[in-house]
Amino acid sequence: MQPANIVPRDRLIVALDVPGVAAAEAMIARLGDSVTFYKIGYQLAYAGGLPLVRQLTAAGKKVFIDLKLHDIGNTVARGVESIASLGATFLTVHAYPQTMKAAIDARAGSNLKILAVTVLTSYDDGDLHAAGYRLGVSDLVEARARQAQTLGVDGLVCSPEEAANLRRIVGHRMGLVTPGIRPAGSSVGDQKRIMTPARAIAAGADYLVVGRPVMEAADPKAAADAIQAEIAQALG
Ligand SMILES: O=c1ccn([C@@H]2O[C@H](COP(=O)(O)O)[C@@H](O)[C@H]2O)c(=O)[nH]1
Repeated sequence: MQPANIVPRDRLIVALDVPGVAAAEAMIARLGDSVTFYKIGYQLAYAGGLPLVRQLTAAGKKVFIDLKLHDIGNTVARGVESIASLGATFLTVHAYPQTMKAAIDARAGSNLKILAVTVLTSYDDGDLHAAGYRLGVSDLVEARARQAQTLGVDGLVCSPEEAANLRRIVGHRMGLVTPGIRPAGSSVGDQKRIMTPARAIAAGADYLVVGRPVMEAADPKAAADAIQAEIAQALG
């Protein structure tokens, strides 16, 4: 991964969190040239949305498949082999060593980049403790980032709150992909570790993942354009 060479407009990844293919196609048409990079997650993938990967890449867009895989190594590897043939740029797995190793080995020979989800951006320290973890968010994110780097993972999914510290730890070869992006004045929803687009870029995030602030906007194209402008200004 070479984050330094990212085309500025590709830094915005819009999460196509919609109930089906027709809604996704309508949104893609509405967003037009404002968005070059889309994320397909649980909602759309489980509603028959994976064939959109080929459609989008044929139209010159990039795709991030956000399935956050986590299973026994063999099952992760076979899943990654199937996904690698679709032509997406990114695929997520949870940042567990067996899972990351299986995914990295299985994508060998393809252009698919593996991103490890450190700690979900809807979690805070209390949520981790309730789930049985001894470490708080920042320590667990850091430990998982170090493991991911050792295993040769291409990039990390983290909150922009962790971006500056992770950049110091992993350097510039690993991409930092940050959900938890909220333009000023937008609803936080269930996210707990958030930043504005400008602050996320200043903190060192490479890619900003935005769902509801675009998908639920009265004018999604205007919302995406405003985020693109904020990113461009933050990049100077
Ligand atoms: O830690 C994570 C990992 C993935 N996501 C995904 O990003 C989008 C964010 O959507 P918003 O509507 O902007 O909150 C969503 O698809 C999540 O599944 C995340 O939020 N946090």
